[in-house]
Parts: sequence; C-alpha cells; structure tokens
Amino acid sequence: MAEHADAPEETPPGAAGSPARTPPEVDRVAASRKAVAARRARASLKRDVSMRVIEPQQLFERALADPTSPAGTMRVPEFLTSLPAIGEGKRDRILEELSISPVKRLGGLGARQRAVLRRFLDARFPPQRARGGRSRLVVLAGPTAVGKGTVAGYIKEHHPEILLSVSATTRPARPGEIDGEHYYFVDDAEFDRLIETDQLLEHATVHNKYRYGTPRGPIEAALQAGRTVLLEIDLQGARQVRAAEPSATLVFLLPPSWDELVQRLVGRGTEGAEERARRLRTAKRELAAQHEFDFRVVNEDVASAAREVVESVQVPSR
Ligand SMILES: Nc1ncnc2c1ncn2[C@@H]1O[C@H](COP(=O)(O)OP(=O)(O)OP(=O)(O)O)[C@@H](O)[C@H]1O
Ligand SMILES: Nc1nc2c(ncn2[C@@H]2O[C@H](COP(=O)(O)O)[C@@H](O)[C@H]2O)c(=O)[nH]1
Repeated sequence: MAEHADAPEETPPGAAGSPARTPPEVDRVAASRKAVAARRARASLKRDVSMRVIEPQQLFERALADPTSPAGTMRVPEFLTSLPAIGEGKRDRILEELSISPVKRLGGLGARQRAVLRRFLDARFPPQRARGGRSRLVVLAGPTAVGKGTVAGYIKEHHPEILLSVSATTRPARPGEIDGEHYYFVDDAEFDRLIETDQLLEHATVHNKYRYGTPRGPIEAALQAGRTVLLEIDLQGARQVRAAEPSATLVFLLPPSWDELVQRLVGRGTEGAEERARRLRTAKRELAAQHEFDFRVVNEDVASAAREVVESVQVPSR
C-alpha cells in the first residue's frame, strides 16, 4: 500500500471497541489529567508557531526526536493550520499535494512523508542567513519583555569594551531609573530639538505612546575608536538604522515561548493591564518581522543569550 494511504491510527489497547478490562476509577482520572495536560502542551506549542516564537522546522524536529512528546503527538493538519497564513482550505490542499493522510501525527510519519514535509517547510519558511560585511554596530531588538534590557545590562556589566548606547525618551522615568544612565529623560520640546539638529541616528514612537531615539554622537565616536556599539531599540528603529547604516548587525531576541513572554511582562509589574495589552499587540507585529534580522537569539538564559549577541559580530556570513 502507498505510504499516503494511511490506515486509521491503531486503536490503543483497552480503547473503545476492544474487549479489554475497564480501568479502575483512579487510572481513568490520571489518564484524563494526562490527556488534558498533553492537549494544553500541544495548544501552547501551536501558539508558539503561530506567533513565530519558534520556527515550524523546530517543532517538526522535536516531533521526530520524540514521537511521544507534545510535538510528536500533534496531528499534521493541526500543525499546518498553526503555520502563518495557512487556513483550513490551504491545509487540505497541502495534505493532498504531499500525500499525507489527515489522521497522521507528526511523530508517526514515514521516511517519505518526513522528507516531503521537510522540503515543504524549507521552501515556505527558508532558513535565515546572516549577511556578509557586517559592522560592529549591533542592533538588539525583539518583543516587549523578552529581556532586551536585561541582556543589554548583562553585556554592559561583563563587556566594558562594548558601548551600550543610552537613548533619549519622552517616557517618564520608572522608579530606580537614573537620567543619563538608563535613558536621557527629556520633554517633547527637547526631543523635537534633537531631531531638528540631526542629533538622532533614529527615532520612533514606540507602542504608540512615547518617543525614543538614539543619540548619534557617542556611537560615531565609539565606532571610530574601533569599539563595538550595542543599540537596544524597537523594530522601527532597527529598520531605520539598517537604512542609514546597511552594514549594521541586526539581532532579534526571542522568548523561549509566547506564554513565557507574557509571564515576563506580567512578572515585571511595570505596566498596567491596558499597557500590557498594547505591548503584546506590538510584540505580535515585531515577531512577524524577525526574518529581517541577521540573527535570532533565544533568551532562555541571560548569560548565554548575551554571549550569542556579543559573538554575532564575529560570526562570518553563511
Ligand atoms: N532569561 C530570562 N529568564 C527569566 N526572566 C528573564 C530573562 N530575561 C529577562 N527576564 C525578566 O523578564 C522581564 C522583562 O525583561 P526586560 O525588562 O529586560 O525586557 P525588555 O525586552 O527590555 O522589555 P521592554 O521592551 O518592554 O522594555 C524582567 O522582569 C526580567 O527580569
Ligand atoms: N526606536 C527606538 N526604540 C527604543 C529606543 N530606546 C528604547 N527603545 C525601545 O522602546 C521600547 C520600550 O522601552 P521601555 O524602556 O519603555 O520599556 C523597548 O522596545 C525598547 O527597545 C531608541 O532609542 N529607539
């Protein structure tokens, strides 16, 4: 039989239709809890792929590595509809083109099916390539609360040779923030003056609220002195820097999962519910633009993420 003409998945022992024993109540409760946990884990993974926190290829490789994992037990149609821009109609056409039955789970695909699905994913979501000839001007961007400030702070502490740019902003200082160290806190008139006198390399209104900008002078001086310069800015700023300085190295910081991102934002406790919702809407748009960057770094652990960011300037183009 051709591989795509999959038989329905085997009925597990003891399932409806088989003459096996009825499990005791305690087993059934445990089994039902396990099933709920597995469904939740799969839903969370699908959210990560649809929010582009993880690449479809990563989920697929996890499924192949462990067919009993949440990724491995995900049905292929569920996986496909979690991918950006694939609805139910497109999903069915893809399944037919790839000759994969809708009852199949990712972890249970045969060799031919794995190969065609991998080819499909690589064509639709091409692996990222860093551009050549990149400079020591490093832009670190990423969604709200992913840990850009934390990673940048770690780099500042452990790599005094790197200049961490201090931005100007019209946002009021948070408790503990120091003028000139965390930001230059300025009013709208002063921010306008900085723009008019061409003192900002880039500037943007972030989360539709306050204005932020990167002072040009200290960066030019540090680059001329041969130092690496790190800008921790938003997506609009990253695009402006790339337009002004095409050789800049662009690094996108990712959370380990969407749920973790939300937890970090809530856990930081610096924004109310309305502002958090606003920031998460921006986060979704920013995550969708990560392919514009040279590198993607997952901030699971601050020290490792910081190391990857620092090393990005040394990584040769692929
Ligand atoms: N690797 C990590 N593991 C766990 N928590 C982290 C990690 N990195 C940062 N955090 C925490 O996540 C929260 C958000 O971090 P941070 O303020 O640095 O984010 P950000 O990307 O600069 O946010 P924003 O863009 O909104 O200013 C903080 O409470 C920080 O302590
Ligand atoms: N375009 C720019 N974005 C900047 C700059 N400095 C910081 N930022 C970004 O703003 C948000 C919000 O920061 P917060 O301190 O209010 O939480 C965050 O994404 C920063 O990366 C800048 O100079 N230009």
